[in-house]
Amino acid sequence: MSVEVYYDDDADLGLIQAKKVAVIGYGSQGHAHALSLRDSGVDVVIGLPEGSKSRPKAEEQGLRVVTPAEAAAEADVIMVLAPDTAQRGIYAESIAPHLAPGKAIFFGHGFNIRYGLIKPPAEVDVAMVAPKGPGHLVRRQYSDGKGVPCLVAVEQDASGNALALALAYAKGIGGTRAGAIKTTFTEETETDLFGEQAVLCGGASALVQTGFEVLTEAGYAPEIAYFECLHELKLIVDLMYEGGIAKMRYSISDTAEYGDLSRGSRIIDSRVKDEMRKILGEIQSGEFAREWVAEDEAGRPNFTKWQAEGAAHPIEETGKKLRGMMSWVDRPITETA
Ligand SMILES: NC(=O)C1=CN([C@@H]2O[C@H](COP(=O)(O)OP(=O)(O)OC[C@H]3O[C@@H](n4cnc5c(N)ncnc54)[C@H](OP(=O)(O)O)[C@@H]3O)[C@@H](O)[C@H]2O)C=CC1
Ligand SMILES: CC[C@](O)(C(C)=O)C(=O)O
Ligand SMILES: [Mg+2]
Ligand SMILES: [Mg+2]
Repeated sequence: MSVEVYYDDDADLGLIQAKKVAVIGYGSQGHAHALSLRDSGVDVVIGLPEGSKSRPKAEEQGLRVVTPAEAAAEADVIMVLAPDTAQRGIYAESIAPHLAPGKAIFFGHGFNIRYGLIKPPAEVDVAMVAPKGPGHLVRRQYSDGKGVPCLVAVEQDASGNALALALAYAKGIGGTRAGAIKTTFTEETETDLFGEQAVLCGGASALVQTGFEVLTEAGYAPEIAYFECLHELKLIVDLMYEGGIAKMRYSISDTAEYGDLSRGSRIIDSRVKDEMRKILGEIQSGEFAREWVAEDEAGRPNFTKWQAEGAAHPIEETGKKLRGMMSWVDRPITETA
């Protein structure tokens, strides 16, 4: 099935420059969208609760901050970039009362629409601009004149112009420099959750930690295990990013390539593929979403425990020491890029 990919020339920035945009939340995605939209000539207001620890960060960047309800009331386009689990409550309390014909509600990920947690009224546009990358890099790439690809989707087209508005928004954050693919809320949500669980975050973290454990438990130096299993992964993935797996294989030794070709499928074997299919099934059926919402409502007991276990993994201590010796690597996460 072919997809439609939109680039800068396909999007009219003037459409979003003519609107007032409220960005609700000023975290990873929120700061990136708000700062890049502003730099693209868009009128932006930030919605954050009184006492939010993000307020000083946004204000230091010269952005005007009001409450989520005030931002929703004054804006034409309301982009919801608070955590997925908080969005339902923010919507009910602060956004829904201020929706009116001619307004649009935008999302950076389809979770709450796909799983029916938010149901906007028929008279507003409902659209998505979902960058395919972490917010801090969305901002860094925009500032460097580059862009992170985006997925755009329209759930409700009350104005008849929702796709053009979403593309204009994507252009304002640099997305159409790299390409904005038109999709649906369902496809974005399910592929995004699958990617982060099975490959990008869950799969990659477990692969790196397990490789580090096997080497150190066999008596090898943690520093060598760190360079081998984590640091060099970035350099290997950089080549994949630039030219696919083929370019990575072109650059590595024949010995490495033979090991890759003959051993890789013993690591990621049919059992792993079956488990990936199971994970996809849990996403498609809504089982994962129900579990995550319940975990959040219970105060995140497992999330907190697993987060602490991850932070205490020996690879973190080893990495901290080694990265401290490489000034070009130890780059702080910043909301001011
Ligand atoms: N992280 C990423 O790179 C990506 C995220 N997305 C999607 O973007 C959305 C935002 O995620 P992400 O950027 O990670 O979120 P973060 O957790 O980084 O940011 C949370 C922000 O929301 C604020 N916030 C928390 N509660 C409320 C509230 N009740 N009202 C208003 N603001 C609130 C926080 O303020 P405080 O500082 O006070 O806590 C903070 O500014 C999600 O839908 C996510 O799936 C999509 C692509 C990638
Ligand atoms: C890979 C994780 C992500 O989907 C992202 C940065 O794209 C997220 O939800 O943070
Ligand atoms: Mg993602
Ligand atoms: Mg995601």
